[in-house]
Amino acid sequence: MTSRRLWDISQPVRVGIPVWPGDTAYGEERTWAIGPGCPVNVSRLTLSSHTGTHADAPLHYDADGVPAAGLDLDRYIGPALLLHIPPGQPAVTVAQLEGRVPAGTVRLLLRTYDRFPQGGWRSDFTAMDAGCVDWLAARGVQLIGVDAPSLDPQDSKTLSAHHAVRRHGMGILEGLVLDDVPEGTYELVALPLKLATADAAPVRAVLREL
Ligand SMILES: Nc1ccccc1C(=O)C[C@H](N)C(=O)O
Ligand SMILES: [Zn+2]
Ligand SMILES: [Zn+2]
Repeated sequence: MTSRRLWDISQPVRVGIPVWPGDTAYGEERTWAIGPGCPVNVSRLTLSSHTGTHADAPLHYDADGVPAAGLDLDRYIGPALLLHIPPGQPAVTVAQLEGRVPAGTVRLLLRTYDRFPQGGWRSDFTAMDAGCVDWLAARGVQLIGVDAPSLDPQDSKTLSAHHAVRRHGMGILEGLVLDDVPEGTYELVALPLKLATADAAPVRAVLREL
């Protein structure tokens, strides 16, 4: 039985992982260490809810929104279409998607980096126009996944793309690493941690050939 190829599209969460300016740096502290009288290593992890590859919950952009534990898991498992967007654009536009998103596409992943900036924070990431979110919702898309750290520009005060997602009740994955994955349709698995009251949650995201 031939095994279907699996792509790990998650950032390695490590000390020094680039985070949103001003956000919590990732930290790891050994609270128990293997040694005489201690059979285990245990760590204390310090991280932002938006560290690395993660799922936003509506609570992130809506004070009355559901937290991570309330996310509909169906959104994060199932067929997903991956499209490549030419790098260096300020925002993804409908023109770049027209004719490329078959009606009934439920999960859409967009690669906007040529190479994911693992080495340091980049504020010039490709965001998404709110009109693009509306257009995708009209085609039946229920989950938008991006390699960028946000759907809105870093200096956005309106979060227009996030609020378009809210209006349409869509899901969001951010911080995906899509560098080596060809365009196409895959099985996505990217389940958010069941954080009871948090506004986002880390995911281990993978794509598997169908
Ligand atoms: N840490 C932050 C602090 C303030 C404002 C945004 C962030 C973000 O991380 C962006 C987030 N990933 C987003 O969902 O757009
Ligand atoms: Zn986020
Ligand atoms: Zn977001």
